[in-house]
Amino acid sequence: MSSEFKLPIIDISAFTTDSNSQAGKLETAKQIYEACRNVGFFYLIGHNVPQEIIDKVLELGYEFFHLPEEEKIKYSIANEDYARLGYQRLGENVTRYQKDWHEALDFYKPIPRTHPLVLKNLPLRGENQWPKNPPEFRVIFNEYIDYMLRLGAQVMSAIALGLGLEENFFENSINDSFWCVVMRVIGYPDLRNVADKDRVGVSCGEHTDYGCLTFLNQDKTKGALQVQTKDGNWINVDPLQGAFVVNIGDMLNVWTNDIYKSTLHRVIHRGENYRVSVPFFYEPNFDAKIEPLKPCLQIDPVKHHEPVVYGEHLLKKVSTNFEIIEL
Ligand SMILES: O=C(O)CCC(=O)C(=O)O
Ligand SMILES: [Fe+2]
Repeated sequence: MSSEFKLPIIDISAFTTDSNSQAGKLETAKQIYEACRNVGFFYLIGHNVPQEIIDKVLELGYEFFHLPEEEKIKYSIANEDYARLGYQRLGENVTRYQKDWHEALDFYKPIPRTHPLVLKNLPLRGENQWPKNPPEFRVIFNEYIDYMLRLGAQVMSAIALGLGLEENFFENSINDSFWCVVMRVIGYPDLRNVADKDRVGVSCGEHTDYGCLTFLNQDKTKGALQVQTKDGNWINVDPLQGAFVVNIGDMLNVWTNDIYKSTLHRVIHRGENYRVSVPFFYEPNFDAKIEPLKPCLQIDPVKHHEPVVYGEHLLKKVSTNFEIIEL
C-alpha cells in the first residue's frame, strides 16, 4: 500500500456562504473537477455543517449500537422490507456475496403510498424505524439530514460548474433527492473475540456507491476506510478533523461518461475500539434519467453508458433476489 498518497482537501465555502464570488466558485469547481477525475474521493471543508451536530450523530450511533441486542432487534429490517429499512445485525449485510462484519441502521426518505415502490411491493417501500433510545436520535438525525441535503445541492452546483455547465444544471434531477437510500449509521465492532477467526472477512466489502455523492462522517479511528487508486493500490483514508470524506457514486460516473470515477472502497477494521461511521448518500430523484452529458461527450465522443433511470439502478444494486419490474 502506498502511504504517500494524500486526498485533496477542497474548501467549498464559496458555495456555502453568500460571498457570491464567481471567481471563488470557479476555482473551487476546478479543484473538484480535478479531484473527481483523479481519484473520485476528496476531503471537504468549509461545508457549514456545525461540528457539534457532526459529532453528535456519531455519538448517538455509538449509544444505539451499545444497547442490548433485544432492544436493537426491535428495529430489525425484518419488520419492514428486508432490504434496507432498519437495523441489521452483524453479518446480515452482504457485499459481493460475502458477509460484512458490521451492524447498521438504515433510513430513507419517506415516500407516498402512490410511489411505484409501494404500488409494486418492491424493496425500499417501508417506513423508517427511528430508535426511541437514545431519545434525541430522531430529532438530531433529522436536523443533520437537512444540513446534508443543502450541502449535497451545493456540491452538485460546484460539480456542474466544473463541467462547464450552469450552476443549477442538475436541479431537476436532484430537487426531490431520494436521500437515504440510505443514510446509514454503521457500527464496526472489535473483532478480536470472534470465536471462528477464519470466518471473519472484511468489515465492509469493496464496492462503489450507487448515487451522486457520498458524505462520510467517520469517527477518529484510523486505518479502517480504504480506497483504491488508479494504479490499483489501496490507500487509507483516515479521518480529518472538521472534514467530510466525499466520494462520487455510479450516477455521476454515467453522467460524466466515465470521466469521473465512482471509486472502489472498503473497510477493514481490525482495531480494538468500536468504530462508528455515518455515510449520507446524496442521490438523484428516484425517476431521474441519467445519461452522458454533452460536455463530457466532447472530451470523449464514445458513449460508455446507456441512459439509466436511477431508481431501477438502485433496485438492481440492493437486491439480487427481486426481479426488476419496469417502473
Ligand atoms: O464506514 C465507512 O467508512 C464506509 C462505508 C461505506 O463505504 C458505505 O456504507 O458505502
Ligand atoms: Fe461506500
